[in-house]
Amino acid sequence: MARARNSILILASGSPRRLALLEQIGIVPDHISPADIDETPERKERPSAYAMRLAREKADVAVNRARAMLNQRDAYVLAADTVVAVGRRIMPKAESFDVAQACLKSLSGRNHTVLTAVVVHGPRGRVRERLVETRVKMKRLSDREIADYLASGEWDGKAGGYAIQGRAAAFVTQIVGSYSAVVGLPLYETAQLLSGMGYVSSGDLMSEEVPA
Ligand SMILES: Cc1cn([C@H]2C[C@H](O)[C@@H](COP(=O)(O)OP(=O)(O)OP(=O)(O)O)O2)c(=O)[nH]c1=O
Repeated sequence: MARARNSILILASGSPRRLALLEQIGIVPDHISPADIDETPERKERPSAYAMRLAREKADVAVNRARAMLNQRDAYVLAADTVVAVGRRIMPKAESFDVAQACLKSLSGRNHTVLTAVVVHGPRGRVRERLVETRVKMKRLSDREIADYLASGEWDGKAGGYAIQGRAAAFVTQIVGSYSAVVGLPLYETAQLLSGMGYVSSGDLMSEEVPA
């Protein structure tokens, strides 16, 4: 029987979390190709449209880069974007102490939504997308809790100024949706998208090769 060849996967992300999440399900990208795009929301842009637009733009940058390399024309390209929103209000990605502080004050004692958009480009120009919405409830945070969290530095570069995979887990009273999507990549949906497009990871091939 002809053996399937493993596919080439390009992860269009510089996020160590996304790489670690993929590895958790046995997918190791062949190349990392982060896309530096303008992340300014458009006027009145809805959080879901914003997350999807940014994921598409990141994927497009990596696809164009891959096309320039002849041997990677048939590669799979995976990009994602995670946005925290309170109602229709897009919370910024915390790049400074002040922004992180403002985010935490806004999220304290309320429900918010985490939207993660995933875009996969496959061979022959095929594109598939998913938007995963997760509801997260945070307890009311005291000034002391906010100050201690800010001192930890874990907010740096995180949408909404917190990371559920770290100390902020102690603030989350409820989550409805996908935990991995909050961290940055919805694993169930990503696995479905990739396998539905015919992606075969080298890990799958290795398990096939185990002698009977
Ligand atoms: C809400 C939340 C976000 N995040 C992270 C996931 C994303 O890395 C980041 C949101 O920023 P993104 O713009 O989605 O991603 P990024 O800039 O880190 O990486 P790239 O664009 O290269 O793929 O916030 C957590 O790690 N934990 C959380 O609980």
